[in-house]
Amino acid sequence: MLRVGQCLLPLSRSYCRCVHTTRLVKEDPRWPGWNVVVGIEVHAQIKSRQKLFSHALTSDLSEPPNTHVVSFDAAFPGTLPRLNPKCVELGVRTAIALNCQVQRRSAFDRKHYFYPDLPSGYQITQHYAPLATDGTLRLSEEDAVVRIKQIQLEQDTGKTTFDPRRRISTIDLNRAGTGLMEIVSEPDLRSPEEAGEYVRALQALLRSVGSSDGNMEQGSLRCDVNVSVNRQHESLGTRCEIKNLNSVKFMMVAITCEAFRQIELLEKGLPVIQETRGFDEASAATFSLRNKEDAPDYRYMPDPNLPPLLLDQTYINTIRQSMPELPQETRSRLLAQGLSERDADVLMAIDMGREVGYDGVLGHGAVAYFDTVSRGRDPKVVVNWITHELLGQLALRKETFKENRFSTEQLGELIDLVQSKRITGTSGRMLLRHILTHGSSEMPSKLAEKMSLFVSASDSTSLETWCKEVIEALPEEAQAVRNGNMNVLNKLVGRVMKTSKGRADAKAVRNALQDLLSTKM
Ligand SMILES: Nc1ncnc2c1ncn2[C@@H]1O[C@H](COP(=O)(O)OP(=O)(O)OP(=O)(O)O)[C@@H](O)[C@H]1O
Ligand SMILES: [Mg+2]
Ligand SMILES: [Mg+2]
Repeated sequence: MLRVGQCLLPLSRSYCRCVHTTRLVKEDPRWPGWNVVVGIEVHAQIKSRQKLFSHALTSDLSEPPNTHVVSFDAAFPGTLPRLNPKCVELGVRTAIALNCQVQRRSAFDRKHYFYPDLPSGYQITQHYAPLATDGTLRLSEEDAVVRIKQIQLEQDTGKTTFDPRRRISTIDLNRAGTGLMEIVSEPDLRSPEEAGEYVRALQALLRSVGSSDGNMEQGSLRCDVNVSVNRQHESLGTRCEIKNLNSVKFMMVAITCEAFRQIELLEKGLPVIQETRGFDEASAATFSLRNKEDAPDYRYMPDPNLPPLLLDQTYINTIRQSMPELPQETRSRLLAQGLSERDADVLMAIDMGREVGYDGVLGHGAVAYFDTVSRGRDPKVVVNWITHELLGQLALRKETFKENRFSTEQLGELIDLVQSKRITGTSGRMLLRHILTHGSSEMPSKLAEKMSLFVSASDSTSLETWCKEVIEALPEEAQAVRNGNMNVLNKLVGRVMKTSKGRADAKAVRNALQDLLSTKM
């Protein structure tokens, strides 16, 4: 009996470990003979209106200092915490999205440290009994699965800024007490690039479930990366934790530098000492902040003011049923609809807010736009219009997708007009440019009528007339084409398009001109 019991538990956990460690990690030419191992602690600000334990409103960096603070956030004696249910709900949504076990019972602890921007002298966190455990996040590479150790709810601190001119530090408590989710991965990442991919995948996931903006530059997502190296076939090495990284790019550089530093030490026969390190962007090097000996004694203790957090199964099930489509599901769906990987990635990158200036708000992104327009239409045709024509024109106009005023109704009708050959593709593109330039809310069919863009039966007879006129008007060019100079043909096509005011189809014009010019040869 004992033997069965002993192996049952470890087996179920080591299965996951097998999934990961049996995956073939190619030798990295940057560090032959070595493995680089990374585990990441992500602190994601919870996107709730109010803070984790007080009714103060959360804020962004644009607010004047100390305007979003109530007495609890400033640790006035006698104030008590009251758990914000919205933060719990968003934590549970994140946990479900990461395939975690949501714990029916979790609890809050005090983690003590003494910083001026932490007025109570402790942070309320979930050290001993976190909200969720044992999840997974799959990276795009087939068999790369990162295990999630746990998700815990905790408070953010305030912000201290040193003013060197006045030689004083100022404290802003706007952020103090804002809800955070600490998402801790197992040490399953095997390169700086994988670490980058993990953080990006997590950002996309948090945004899709609406639990965090996940913006590293603005501080709503912060990563501590733990790096160790070991010789192949040896067990994991000693980790160093690098703090305060504020972009995915710098995080990857920091991991690379740290890996080289540790390998150099070990190759010299020196040990790697477990410590917390910082990263200097200018010199691209990590530096020691504190080692194990000066590690603070956090004196963890259960928070006596907060009872355990008990969640019933119905509550968890209700949230499970209301989960939105997750990024990996969206991608698979788009591919199944016949989109190329590139087109799916373009739409999703805009959704994830990777486009500059786009805030990544779910539902206003390119995927939702595509979904609406492609209802009842050929998805491949629709995505072509979005990625090539619409995004192309927006880029020329230096506008982001968020600023796009071309409505889904307008694009849908425009595509129908072109597909049914009532207007030519050239007219369609011209209409798209016209609508964007004038910010027009008029429907394309109305505009096509006003601009006489509808293809009429007589247009095919006109086509020949237009071509003949142009050949007569540009005899030298016509001769050049007859002599085989096909580059000049474009000039003739352009002229016919101009004469036809875009009603002619460019391909048809090209064919007609070639026919006319070759018969006269
Ligand atoms: N050998 C290793 N190499 C790289 N990463 C490791 C290694 N061992 C553990 N890690 C990673 O270190 C992180 C430890 O985070 P955790 O929150 O559990 O503890 P901590 O860093 O000691 O505490 P704190 O939250 O106070 O920083 C995890 O992400 C884990 O995957
Ligand atoms: Mg941690
Ligand atoms: Mg840590």
